Amino acid sequence: MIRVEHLTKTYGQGNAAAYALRDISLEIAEGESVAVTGPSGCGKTTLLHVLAGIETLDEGKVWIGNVALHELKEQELAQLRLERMGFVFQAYHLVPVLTAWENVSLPLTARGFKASDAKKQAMEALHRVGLSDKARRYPSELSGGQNQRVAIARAIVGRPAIIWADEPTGALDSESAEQVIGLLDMLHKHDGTTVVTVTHDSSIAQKANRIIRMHNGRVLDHGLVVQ
Ligand SMILES: Nc1ncnc2c1ncn2[C@@H]1O[C@H](COP(=O)(O)OP(=O)(O)OP(=O)(O)O)[C@@H](O)[C@H]1O
Repeated sequence: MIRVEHLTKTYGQGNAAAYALRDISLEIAEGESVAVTGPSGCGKTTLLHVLAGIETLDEGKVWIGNVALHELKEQELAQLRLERMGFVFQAYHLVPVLTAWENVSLPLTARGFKASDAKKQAMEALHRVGLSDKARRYPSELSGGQNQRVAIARAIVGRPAIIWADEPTGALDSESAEQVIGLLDMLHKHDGTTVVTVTHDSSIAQKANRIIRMHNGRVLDHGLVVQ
């Protein structure tokens, strides 16, 4: 369960301070798939970053399960991200000098897994996204859609409880976007992973259990739960 109470976030200080998030309260159930939508600049990415502990909040409280995110130090946040969360961004963020296999292994080696175990699990994750045969390719040798599937493999290799996806299909053609949407949907339906996706893409939003609509730093609509 993700629980947010009266979350506020501003950028800048004094007269230059601008609200990115204003008094947001919401809940996301374990295993739920939620899409966050709204016009450009309304605070979607900021919300995702604060909930994932990438950015700090100014006021309010955020719990991930029974962990109070707002009380954690940077080091503890980093550990929480590594062990319980996976990330998929529009720009993939793969390491260019590492192969697909090595990129996917990274979250596990960072957690201290033996290299051989990390590589074995990375291979399984690549298999799940349909890229077993591309394991030794570098990002520059793969298409955008394939790179995004490598990024998804990296996000799921540590079996996270939550996947945060920020415009995961934003840079993809429609066929690759379909594959990525299908994979995120499978993680939610098959693995029971909580998936929170910031998106302008209505086909992603339609697949979610719930659509949270934002406007000007506020939640306009929490959406009806679709079973
Ligand atoms: N690092 C920053 N410094 C200052 N202002 C910022 C920063 N990041 C975001 N903002 C501002 O906060 C507000 C919310 O931005 P955010 O990126 O969360 O919106 P968004 O809904 O994700 O937009 P988009 O759909 O265009 O990605 C915007 O007004 C933006 O200009």
